[in-house]
Amino acid sequence: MNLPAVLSLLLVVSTVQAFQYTELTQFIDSHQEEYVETLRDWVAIESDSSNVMRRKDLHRMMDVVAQKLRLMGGTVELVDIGEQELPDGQTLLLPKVVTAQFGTDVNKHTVCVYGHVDVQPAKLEDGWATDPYNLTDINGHLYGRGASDNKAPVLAWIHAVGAYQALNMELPVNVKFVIEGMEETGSNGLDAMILAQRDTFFSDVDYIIISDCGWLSRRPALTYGTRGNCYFFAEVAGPKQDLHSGVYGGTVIEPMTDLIGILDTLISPSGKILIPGIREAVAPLSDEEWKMYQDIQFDIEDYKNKIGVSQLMYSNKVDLLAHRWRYPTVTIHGIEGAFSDPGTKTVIPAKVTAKFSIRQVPDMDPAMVKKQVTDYLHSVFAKRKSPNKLKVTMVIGAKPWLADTQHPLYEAGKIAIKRVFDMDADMIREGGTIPIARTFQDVLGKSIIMIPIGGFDDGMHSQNEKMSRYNYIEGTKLFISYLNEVSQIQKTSVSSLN
Ligand SMILES: C[C@H](N)C(=O)N[C@@H](Cc1c[nH]cn1)C(=O)O
Repeated sequence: MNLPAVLSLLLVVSTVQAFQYTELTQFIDSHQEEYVETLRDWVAIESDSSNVMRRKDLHRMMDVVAQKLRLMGGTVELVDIGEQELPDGQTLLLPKVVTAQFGTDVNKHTVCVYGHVDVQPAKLEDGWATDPYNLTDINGHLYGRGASDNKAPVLAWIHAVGAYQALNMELPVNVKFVIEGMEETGSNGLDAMILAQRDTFFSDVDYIIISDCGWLSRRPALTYGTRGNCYFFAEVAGPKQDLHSGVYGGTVIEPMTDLIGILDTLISPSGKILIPGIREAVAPLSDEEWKMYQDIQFDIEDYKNKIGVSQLMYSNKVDLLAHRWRYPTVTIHGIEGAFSDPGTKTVIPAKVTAKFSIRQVPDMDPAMVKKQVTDYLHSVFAKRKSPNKLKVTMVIGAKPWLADTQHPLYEAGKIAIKRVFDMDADMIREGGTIPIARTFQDVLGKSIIMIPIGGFDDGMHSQNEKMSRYNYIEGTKLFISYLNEVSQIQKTSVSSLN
């Protein structure tokens, strides 16, 4: 073919694509009420993976996801990933993992979209303004547990594929889905499933896409790193049962006093982790990173207002971003066995279990963190010379993840964002954890991109979690556009990067 012929063919192709994009986005706009209704149905299922009483709902949630994908003509499987052992030794069936496939064209790239449909706990009495399981639209914000983390983003990907199908347009790439129901408790059973299916379901996957995080500000973003998480239980057990604090107080060495004492040695008031070895393992902040953080638009006053605090741990942008994304931190989440109901019960709890976690960054390693924390807490406890018993267990050990931002996946993301939002993408990291991200990278050796559509103020894990209609609908358009951009990546140019 001569040059003019090639050019005119390119022109035809690009015109058709531009036309398709417009048709696709019009389709999305005209179906937005239907998308909100589906989100309402999904939010109504209390798929809390941390509450064993809700396991039935979680199983139902996975069935609903599978059925949705089946009705779209996908090749769908509900993969049995076995059982979970509870702290009391009992076992419980894990929710099945949904896998689905759309398209098998060997000449196209194959992307695998990972997401989760389990949620964090939520109760109206926690301080929600609306029922957490009844999606409520207030001024274009869709409030409900799991709306942003991660039900709407999963649905947005499904709607993106559905739009191509409804308009009888060929998908520009083959699309696979892996949707799980245990992300919020550390993705139990998923590592083994990925390993088992490495040479089957995952064998033709070129790239992994994850949309389980949020923007930093009002600007759309691409995420290139997540922190890991080591989650611990520290149990202190003393008397054989709870005791009257007036009758026995002053004579008994109280488990709660021991527990608070050792918890207080984990981190200083200024945020310095006191466990020996943790800070030393952290990769130093490079000049390049410092510059990247310096260039990011981030309004500290806005951030303070959003979370309702008058003072932060650091007062400059680079320190704040670095401590949010790429330094470890300790959080004490709660104490099981402690009296926390309203009222004034006067009791000495017999056994208390603290729950705390350490967000991890490169070059920390969960196995090392487990040893450092366990040894340290036992040594601090020993100094108290208490007759009580301390037991430390690490229940989640998720590694951090970091991507190569020079990979063509990121260039494709920038182009798609520019097209949909007419803005340049923020290049950000995520302080939270996607436990399975490192497994995709290490076990499958595949490149990953994270494309968030959650808003900066969605309140994931918090009261009044929401997803804005704008992010849900424009996010769906972003995914449509992104699939098209990925199809333009030259297969040969990335084989060495994968
Ligand atoms: C970032 C993601 N949306 C998320 O919130 N992930 C959870 C995962 C987790 C960590 N430990 C246990 N589960 C999180 O970061 O808390």
